[in-house]
Formats: sequence, structure tokens, C-alpha cells
Amino acid sequence: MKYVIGIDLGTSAVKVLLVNQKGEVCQAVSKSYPLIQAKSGFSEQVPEEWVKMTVQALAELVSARKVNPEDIEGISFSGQMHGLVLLNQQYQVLRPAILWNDTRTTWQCREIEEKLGERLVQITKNTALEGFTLPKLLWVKEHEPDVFTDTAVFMLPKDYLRFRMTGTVNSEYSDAAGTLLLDVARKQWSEEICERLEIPLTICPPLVESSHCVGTLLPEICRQTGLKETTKVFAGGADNACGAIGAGILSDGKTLCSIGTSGVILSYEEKERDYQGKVHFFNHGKEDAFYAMGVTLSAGYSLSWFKETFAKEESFDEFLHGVAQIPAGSRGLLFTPYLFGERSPHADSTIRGSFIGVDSSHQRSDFVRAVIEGITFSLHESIEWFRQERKTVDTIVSIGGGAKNPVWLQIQADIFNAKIVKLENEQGPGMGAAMLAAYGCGWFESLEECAAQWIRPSMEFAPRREQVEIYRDLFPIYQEIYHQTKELSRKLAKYRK
Ligand SMILES: Nc1ncnc2c1ncn2[C@@H]1O[C@H](COP(=O)(O)OP(=O)(O)O)[C@@H](O)[C@H]1O
Ligand SMILES: O=C(CO)[C@@H](O)[C@H](O)COP(=O)(O)O
Repeated sequence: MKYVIGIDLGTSAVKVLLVNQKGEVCQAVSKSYPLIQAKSGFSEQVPEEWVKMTVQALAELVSARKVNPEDIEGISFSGQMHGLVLLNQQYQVLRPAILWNDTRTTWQCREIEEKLGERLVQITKNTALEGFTLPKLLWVKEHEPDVFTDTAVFMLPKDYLRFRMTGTVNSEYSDAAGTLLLDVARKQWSEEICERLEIPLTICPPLVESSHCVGTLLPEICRQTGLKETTKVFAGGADNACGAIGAGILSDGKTLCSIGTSGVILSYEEKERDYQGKVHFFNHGKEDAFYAMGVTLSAGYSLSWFKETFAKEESFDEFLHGVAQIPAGSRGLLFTPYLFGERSPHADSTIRGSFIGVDSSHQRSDFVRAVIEGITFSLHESIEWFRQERKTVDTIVSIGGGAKNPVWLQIQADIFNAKIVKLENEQGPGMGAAMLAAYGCGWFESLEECAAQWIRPSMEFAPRREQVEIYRDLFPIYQEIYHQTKELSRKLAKYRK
């Protein structure tokens, strides 16, 4: 039997999957690393931690399974998007990576809008948001000019990890699309954007397709992990592109809900389409295809934050125990998940979360359910937007950590008023990366063929009429909270550390 490995460099952890030719996950290892939040709105990670934890995870994966490493034919990557890694001429990291959920760059976004005007959306298909890479580059240029001057190349998180494993410098279209420096339709770095914002084009890494073989593993990595130098390494894709591949979102009409640290509602797009920046529009990991998506910045993160703050010692399953017994609407308690600010539908770095309607009768389980419902309401804003654009959203594949709990999956069905499909393996991005490796190795003629053989639904959750109606009534109240708390959040900003 032959194998491939999919590596998903997430925000909370790196997850490595060993997948056989039948698409079965034979072994999975996960290693976490911390998020550094030195100030409110700042979010960084140390790239060396990604490398260290990935190497450890791979070594465990190889030794635990007693698989013959010669049989591992290919490896590919999925990674958290938009993060900025800066390297000097010697390819040394110049500062910690600034991540997708870092919102320090509001002024840089305004600068981009001022200098590029409508050309920004025409070229990149997206608007300037704090999380994207270009504003981060401008922030470094302004606040750490020496670092900027020393920069020989910038990289995205999984591209840096792959560079450390192979020694080759590349990016690929699906992740490059999230930088705000890519001409999305032409699939090339935009000279115009670089020129107008005085970013040297030379710091942009060479671009390849997601299934492109970039080389093989370095001897040092083979020594540390037990892998072989013959294993081919494929470029991989942005985690949402890989999540879409791993969930079979490879043709029109397919919708994905991914709840990781962030939350995403993603819809496949066969052709380039102009949404005027209302939702994100990026290149897919499937050649010459695209996807549109809305993003909730703190989806799974809101639940993790709540658990870490109030029940650190409990597992998620213990923490969520009892939530099914709480009625839809959490007895009048609503939560907005704006812990890092928000992206969709409110691009607002100042807004913060709130509990509304706290009553003396509320118990801990009401709060936990309200957090889950609030995250799901936020994702529902993106679903409603797609429906307004006349997209049919009646079946949604749900993946990510948030798809592990059946009660949450049922809440998704009831709030989205759509059928929710859970896959045998909810680790969409890692599976998508493994599929890119399998396709790259020539095991399949196309990603669609691979998806048809490898992706297996395991459970379905149908919307329940009574609950759908309760949530339909509550949704406008939830939506109102943003408008009612926007100004209060702005006034409170100066008290945050
Ligand atoms: N057993 C579980 N039940 C419900 N939610 C879970 C469970 N385990 C993890 N999660 C949620 O999934 C999130 C992590 O998802 P994951 O896809 O691993 O994230 P990332 O790719 O960002 O590292 C956590 O923040 C948490 O909210
Ligand atoms: O910023 C985005 C998408 O635009 C995020 O979806 C990141 O790509 C991080 O993903 P997770 O760690 O939550 O999977």
C-alpha cells in the first residue's frame, strides 16, 4: 500500500495525516503552539515553532504507524492564510509572523484604499482588510523600517514551513490570493499594486499551482522525521482552499462551513466573478477555479476562549455536556463573537463581543449554548448574503473542530435552515492537502476523481421546523446587536490593553 501525508498548519495546532490509496486516514498526529497576543488586536506566532512541531508530529506519525517510509510517495500542505513571514537574504526569519487575526493595520488599509482606489477590487477582487498580508507589510515598513529594508522575500505560513522542509522558495495561487498583492484573474503578482505602494516586486516569491511538485525533502528533515528523500513535495494550498478540496467543494452549487479558529462559509465559483469585495474572492486549489467566502474571525476561538477562561481543565466534550438540554435561543441569552473584531459582514476591527440578556436564572450551560449559537448566527450572516446573491444554499458540508460535536451540527442545521453533512473525516484542510499530494503523484486524473473515491459522508442533520422558526425570529435581534454595540465598543477601545 502507498501513502501520502497531508499537513495542515492551523492557528491552534499543526495536524498531520497519513492517508492510504483508499483515502483512509491511517494515522493522525496533532501538535499545538501558542498564539502571542502582546496587545489587544495583536496576534503573532513564532515560525520556528511551526517547524519544530511539524517535525515532531511527522516523526511520531512515521514511527507510530510502523509504515515503510519508502511507501510514502507524496506530501502536501494546507495553512492558515494571510500570515506575514519576513526573511532576509540568508533566509533567516526577521520577526515573529503577523497572523490573519491581527487587526493592528486599520490605518494601512485606509492608505491602500487611498492609493489604489477602485483598482484594488478590480485587480485583487477583494477590499483592504486588516487580516490580509499587504497591510501587514505596510505596517512593518512604517513601524519597523530596518526589518523592511532587510527583507529579501516574504512568505505565507505554510510556504515558509515547506521551504524549511525542502529548501525551495515558492508560493501558490490560492494563498497568494489572500495577500492583496495578486492579480487574481491573471494569476500573477500585481506590478501596479507593488509600484503604487512602493513594495519591491522582488520580495514576492515565485508562484506555482497547488499540485505542482516543488522538490523533495532535505536530508536533515529526513533524519529528524524518518521520512525519505524520495518523497515528493507538492505546493499545497490555503487552508480554506484545501478545506474545500477535502470536502469535495469542486463544482458549482456546493457550500462549505468550516469552523476552526476562524469560521468560514465558502461557495465554489467556476469563473471569475465580481462581488465588489462584499465577500472574499480567491483562487481555488483546483486549477483555474475560484471560491467566494464570508469569514467570522473568532468562531471556534470564541468557544476555546470561553472554555479556557472558565473551565480550563475540562475537555470540549465535558464542557459542551448539557448544551443539548438548553432550549434554542439559550433562554433569551445572545452572544456576539467579536473577540478580535469582525470581517463578514462587518469589516470592523474595533467591535468587541457581548452577552445580551443575562438573567439571574442563567446557568453555565446557557452561556455555552449562547456562545455556540452566536458563532453560528455570525456564519449565518454570510449564508444569507449568498442567498441574496441568488445562490442556492440547501446542503452544507461542515468541517473543522466545530464539526466534532453533534449538538453543534444540529444547531447549524437549525440556524442555517439547510441540511448539514458531516464527513467521515472532519479534518477537511489536512485531507485536502493529502488529496493534492495524491493527485500530484498521479494516483488520480483529477481532484474530482479523487474526491469521488475518498470523500465519504458519515452523518446528516436536517433542520427541525420548530427550532428553525425560533432562530428565524432571533436572528434579526442578533443582527441588531452589532449596530447597538458598535459605538460602545469604540468608546471602550482605549481601555483595552
Ligand atoms: N470536541 C469538540 N467539540 C466542539 N468543538 C470543538 C471540539 N474540539 C475542538 N473544537 C473547536 O474547534 C476549534 C479548533 O478547530 P481546528 O479546525 O482544529 O482549528 P485550526 O485549524 O484553526 O487550528 C476550537 O477552537 C474549538 O472551538
Ligand atoms: O483568515 C482566514 C481566511 O481568510 C482564516 O480562515 C485563516 O485562514 C485561519 O484559519 P483557521 O486556523 O481558522 O483554520
